[in-house]
Amino acid sequence: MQKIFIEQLETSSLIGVYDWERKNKQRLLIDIELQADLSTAAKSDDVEDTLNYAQVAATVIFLAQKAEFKLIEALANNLVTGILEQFPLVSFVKLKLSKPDILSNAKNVAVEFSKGQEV
Ligand SMILES: Nc1nc2c(c(=O)[nH]1)N=C([C@H](O)[C@@H](O)CO)CN2
Repeated sequence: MQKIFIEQLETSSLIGVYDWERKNKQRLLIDIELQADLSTAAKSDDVEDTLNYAQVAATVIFLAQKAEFKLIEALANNLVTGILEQFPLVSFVKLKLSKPDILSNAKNVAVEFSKGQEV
């Protein structure tokens, strides 16, 4: 089993508990670890045989931008579920969702969710 990483993927979403957060989308940064069998692609050198990380990134951006959750927990769970549903080659996904601009006295806040069968 091998891994693909997507780090500090930037997107935005309508996210937050408070009324003032329900007006404008906020910036989010997402780190994703994907476990998949990449051995066929390693031999064939063909993108059709692998997990295309550009497609995963586009899917995550699309899902985040159309979502309207209050909690980052709910959005993170939605994203890991969406990845597993749309990319059957992925056997395990770990995703860290950061909301970096929300606390003036902290560099970042984040949650980490994972789903699937880790090898
Ligand atoms: N565990 C969490 N705590 C909080 C969240 C959250 O999503 N998960 N969100 C908020 C507010 O929306 C925050 O972004 C502004 O204070 C508060 N706590």
